Amino acid sequence: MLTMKDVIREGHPTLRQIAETIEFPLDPEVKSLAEDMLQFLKNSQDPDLAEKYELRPGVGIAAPQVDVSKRLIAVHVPSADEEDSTLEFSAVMINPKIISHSVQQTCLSDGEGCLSVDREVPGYVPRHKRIKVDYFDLDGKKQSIRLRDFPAIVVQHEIDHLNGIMFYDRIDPENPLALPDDIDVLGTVEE
Ligand SMILES: CC(C)(C)[C@H](NC(=O)Nc1cc(F)cc(F)c1)C(=O)N(CC(=O)NO)CC1CCCC1
Ligand SMILES: [Zn+2]
Repeated sequence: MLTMKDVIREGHPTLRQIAETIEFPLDPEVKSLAEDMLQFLKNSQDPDLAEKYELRPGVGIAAPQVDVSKRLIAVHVPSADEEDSTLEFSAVMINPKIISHSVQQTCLSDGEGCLSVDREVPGYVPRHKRIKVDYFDLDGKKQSIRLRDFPAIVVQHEIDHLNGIMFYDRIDPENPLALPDDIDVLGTVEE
């Protein structure tokens, strides 16, 4: 199983590489890595397993973060409100591509962090509020979905990792807490 020791940290060159497109038919190793990445996120959101294995509660992870420079991400976003325990969004995405996006931007009011960054980096990270993403699933089937708000932020954060981009690259160095006009600030998402 994947744990935090498998996650490379900022400074590791792989985090700044452009990840390779994945070819089909899928190499079995890639398929099992994808499944391990999704399981890592599920484990990290289970209080007992997270404590036992010292996992940070992850909602997304990209293959480069486990030192595999391939265009593969996993996302597992719980529903924002406590009541319904239904999942908001969970997927493994192969060769994900943002096909179109809203002009409107959004950001998290608390800024962002990263499984590969062991420090706080204050500042707003402006991202598209709505995106249309094309990708291939583990069966090699082409998928096309629309996302908005937090799930959209997570997918954009992960796709950035495939292009060697870290969340803090998107913070305005002059004024980290400057808000671009007509940006929709999302409140803190309940853990
Ligand atoms: C960096 C870390 C704090 C671990 C962050 N976790 C997170 O947002 N947890 C969370 C949030 C919820 F709303 C509900 C819940 F159950 C758990 C995360 O996984 N990432 C993913 C990452 O580092 N990918 O490379 C950072 C987020 C910042 C914005 C989007 C993803
Ligand atoms: Zn990250």
